[in-house]
Amino acid sequence: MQKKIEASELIINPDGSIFHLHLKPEDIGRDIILVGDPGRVELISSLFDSIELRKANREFVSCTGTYNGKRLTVVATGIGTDNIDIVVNELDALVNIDFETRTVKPEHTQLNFVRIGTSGALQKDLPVDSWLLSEKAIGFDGLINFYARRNEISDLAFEKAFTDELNWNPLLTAPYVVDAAPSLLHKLDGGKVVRGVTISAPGFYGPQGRELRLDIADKYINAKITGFNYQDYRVTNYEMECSAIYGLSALLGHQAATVCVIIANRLAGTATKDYKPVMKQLIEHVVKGLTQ
Ligand SMILES: O=P(O)(O)O[C@H]1O[C@H](CO)[C@@H](O)[C@H]1O
Ligand SMILES: O=c1cc[nH]c(=O)[nH]1
Repeated sequence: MQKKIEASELIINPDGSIFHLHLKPEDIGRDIILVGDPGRVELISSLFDSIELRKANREFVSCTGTYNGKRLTVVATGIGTDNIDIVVNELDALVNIDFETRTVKPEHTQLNFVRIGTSGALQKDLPVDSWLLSEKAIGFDGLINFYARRNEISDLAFEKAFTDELNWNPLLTAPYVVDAAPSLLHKLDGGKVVRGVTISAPGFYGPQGRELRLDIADKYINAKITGFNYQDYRVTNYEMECSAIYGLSALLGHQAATVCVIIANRLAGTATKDYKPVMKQLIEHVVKGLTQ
């Protein structure tokens, strides 16, 4: 018999929606765009042919509608992999757990997650306003280490080469490395897209090697990351969510990819003047790719 998931483990609101997202099982499509910035939900949904619903609770703003006749859901995650733990687990629960019986459904439903974000480049040849599609994500955040089977979904050889090269500080959480879904990478290719390997950091400043008034523990960490090479892969950029989206999707049986606008080049010391027009072009590229 299927194990019943207790009320404390899966919190369902009085209206039948899930605890943080305030969405009900019937509210979401199978193709889901994740964005950090809640304001980006409006930008994406302004392209939809029709809007079915809008919901908002805390930073978790969402919208379901159609584009090119296909149902799409957009969810704002806010910043950080801790929020991704909430968003991906709750979206998975909406399709794979029966809210009446509180048991896992016998039939698994697969979701496609595409994150559209902003990011900082770690290579000279990736200028601001370019687009970066993450073939692999490296998690500096540690989230996936809390789950069983983490070694089954992490590229352990890459992980070892990376931690050896960086002389990994044992005070930091162990990094994990997860691939994007090839089918989604294929759909998102084209236009200005460049492929790369993305680090998701548990902070914008110290964890990405930025020094304002505080010194960082390892002054050379970004130089070592930029110089790292493994089987023709180089590390291209920093952001703050991709690794957890890839890791949880791999563990839960979903597909995931991330594409970002580069808004800062850390080597050149440059930042975008206004990334909004480029973000709009990238959004159009993604919704077209997802609905073709
Ligand atoms: O623009 P979003 O999607 O929020 O992505 C990036 O921007 C935020 C930091 O400024 C982090 O969430 C980072 O991942
Ligand atoms: O440098 C950057 C730019 C955007 N988002 C990040 O997390 N880092």
